[in-house]
Amino acid sequence: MVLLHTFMALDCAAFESMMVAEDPLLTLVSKANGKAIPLAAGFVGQAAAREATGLVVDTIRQKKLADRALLLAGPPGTGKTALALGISQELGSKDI
Ligand SMILES: Nc1ncnc2c1ncn2[C@@H]1O[C@H](COP(=O)(O)OP(=O)(O)OP(=O)(O)O)[C@@H](O)[C@H]1O
Repeated sequence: MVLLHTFMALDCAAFESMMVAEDPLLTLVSKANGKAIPLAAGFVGQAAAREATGLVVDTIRQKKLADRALLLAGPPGTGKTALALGISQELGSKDI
């Protein structure tokens, strides 16, 4: 099993202006360049974590991450569950 650690440092500046999403995360990164969109679907900051998550989604789509586990590690309330929901929505039920 391979564990990918995404360390999510609390981005205080982003949290000061945070808008909590009513719906789960819909957009992880820009489809054009793989960079995190500063504010997307109510998700703010955590650019490195979102970009890493986007790479994971691409790797899963390429069928290179089968039978592996992804570990999201970070302080409470920093968006681990939101990113997991985003991955789920990006991939849809066929790829999970
Ligand atoms: N960067 C962010 N931008 C906007 N909302 C965020 C962000 N990070 C977390 N949230 C919101 O904060 C709340 C808690 O986030 P979430 O449950 O994903 O955190 P978690 O890391 O899984 O927490 P825990 O470790 O306690 O389970 C959710 O409503 C989520 O949408």
